[in-house]
Amino acid sequence: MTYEIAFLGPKATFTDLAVSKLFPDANKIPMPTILDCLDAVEKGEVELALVPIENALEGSVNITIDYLTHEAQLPIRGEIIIPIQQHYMVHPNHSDPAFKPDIVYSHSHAIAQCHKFLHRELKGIPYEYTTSTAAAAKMVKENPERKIAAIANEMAAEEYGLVITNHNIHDYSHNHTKFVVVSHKDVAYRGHMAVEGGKKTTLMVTLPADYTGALHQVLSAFAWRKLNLSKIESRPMKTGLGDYLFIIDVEMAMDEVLIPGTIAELEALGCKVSVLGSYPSFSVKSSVMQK
Ligand SMILES: O=C(O)C(=O)C[C@]1(C(=O)O)C=C[C@@H](O)C=C1
Repeated sequence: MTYEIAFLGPKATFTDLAVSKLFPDANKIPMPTILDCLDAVEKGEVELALVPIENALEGSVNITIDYLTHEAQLPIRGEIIIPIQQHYMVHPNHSDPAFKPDIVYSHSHAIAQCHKFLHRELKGIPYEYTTSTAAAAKMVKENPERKIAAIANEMAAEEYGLVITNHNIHDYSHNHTKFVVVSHKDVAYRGHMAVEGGKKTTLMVTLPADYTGALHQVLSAFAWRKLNLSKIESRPMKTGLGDYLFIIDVEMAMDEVLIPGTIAELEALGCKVSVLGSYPSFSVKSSVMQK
């Protein structure tokens, strides 16, 4: 059975690469924005979406986190972490090493991952954000007369016929992005090219009115049960300055004792708790990314 998966398009974004490693047989549906991907699942137009949620250099993708915590109950069914290699590319008409563009285009996260390169090599040249890295590459392809460049991945350079003049321009070598799979249905992972590294459960916790030691009490409910946390993120509740909710990743699958016990203890403290998902965590090595 084939299923449809929404991803941030056009063809050859990093999200497209992540989808092809986890769902090689899926029918991929490119969307213009991350919100369109999530809406498509929410409205039942596609079964699944795969969207970025965190980058090792730039931090959280807030648009994804805010949607999953404020807009819709869309369960997280899996995560995949892939290495991210950013390259600087131009139209073949401009491949002369002396070429200086008027504008560099890319996704805001990609630009943020390459600030040192832009400051060192292209000082003073403005950059503009596109909806994705592949959208930037496509724009360079479609405008050969304009003096512009893009930051994107190798697959985008191939797809849009561009020349990479500077490879691996991301500021730090350990650049990875985590993507989540969301769906209203259970997801079966078959024939993928990623390695499963264990299970996770993500909880959203809202503290009761601010009082001394509230967060300490929340964390102790996990600590004395020896539940390992791999991430704690705070996001504004959007109800007033200083009101925050916490998104907590526990390094184990939902069970019948420990996580339900933690939730009951937190609720007894006056917290509101929801489970955003309990799911497998996958990763892909650099060597597998080239395939
Ligand atoms: O623009 C892309 O290629 C995307 O898939 C989006 C995105 C992101 O939102 O972080 C994904 C991975 C990289 O970190 C850069 C951009």
